[in-house]
Amino acid sequence: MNQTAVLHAPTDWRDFFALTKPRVMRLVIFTGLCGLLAAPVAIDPVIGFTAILCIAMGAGGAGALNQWLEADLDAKMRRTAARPLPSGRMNPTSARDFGFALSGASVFLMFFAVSWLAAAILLFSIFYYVVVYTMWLKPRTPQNIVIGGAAGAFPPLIGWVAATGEITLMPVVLFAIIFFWTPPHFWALALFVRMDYSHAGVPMLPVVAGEQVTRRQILVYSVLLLPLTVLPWIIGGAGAVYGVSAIVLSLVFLALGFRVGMRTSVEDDRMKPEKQLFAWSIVYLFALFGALVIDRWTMLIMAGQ
Ligand code: HEM
Ligand SMILES: CC(C)=CCC/C(C)=C/CC/C(C)=C/COP(=O)(O)OP(=O)(O)O
Repeated sequence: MNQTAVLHAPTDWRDFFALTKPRVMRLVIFTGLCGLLAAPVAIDPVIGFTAILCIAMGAGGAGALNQWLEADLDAKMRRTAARPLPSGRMNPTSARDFGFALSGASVFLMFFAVSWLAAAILLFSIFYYVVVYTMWLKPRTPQNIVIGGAAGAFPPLIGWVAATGEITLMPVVLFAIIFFWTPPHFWALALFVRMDYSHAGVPMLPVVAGEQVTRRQILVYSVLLLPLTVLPWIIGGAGAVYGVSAIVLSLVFLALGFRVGMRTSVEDDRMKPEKQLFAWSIVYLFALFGALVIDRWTMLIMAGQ
């Protein structure tokens, strides 16, 4: 089939689904759900479900707008070239309209069904990912994912606020955990796909500052994560089930981060430690936030509620 025929073919629903970055967003949604379930209140199940639906729609809509803005960039990288827009399977206008509709509907629904504060933070996180990270920071600075990473740290805060209606220290700590987790998560991956970023001209840290600086930065953030993840236990926002889990999980993170941080890569390097750290970063966040909820349920059972 030639390119014109592809562009005029009706878009498959699977391409719309792919625009929402479902594989990445499942963890975003999970952390939002855990923020909601870890809050010390009993939330109405319908409101809780609606809040998570709104986070999923908002994150998916933001992902679609990110891909609409970056179609040309995605075409230059092997990892992203097969996406619906760079491959020519979808019309950019459809992607743009889908992204705006999904994002708009998520904020609207959150505002009317859940709370104005949760809706405001959701709107801000969509804006932050699409405008501050994608349009402004990503093409300009190697600190793009440190500052821009804040966008992905909002979902547990949104979940918590949807449940309680207020921002306290605990959801701010949950925000900080994801904020400090993002650099080692992303830079581990950036080390083994750096040629992609280099070809596409994106100033990611390994491209601009080199591998060794990136490795040291990964180590710094891996060290910081350990005390930060124990903080919910220290401030009384979570109990020992969470605290012990956080220590064990973060020690494994630190060990893998240390191996990547102290390494000098060699010719024909297959980057196994970096791939392991990236894979662990995902398992880690699922497990850490899962432990927070299990901890709360354990406390409720022990209190006989
Ligand atoms: C600015 C911040 C972030 C950047 C730049 C980033 C970047 C990336 C990239 C480039 C990938 C490869 C995915 C692909 O090719 O589809 C990835 C994978 C992933 N990211 Fe992130 N990430 C960020 C924050 C987050 C956050 C906040 C979460 C969730 C809380 C997250 C969860 C995931 C997951 C689950 C995957 C694995 C997807 C799969 O299984 O294919 N990321 N990330
Ligand atoms: C509620 C809400 C709005 C949440 C947003 C969640 C969020 C910002 C997640 C960030 C994760 C993500 C898709 C990074 C990809 O970076 P990239 O765009 O540089 O990656 P790419 O090269 O794969 O496109």
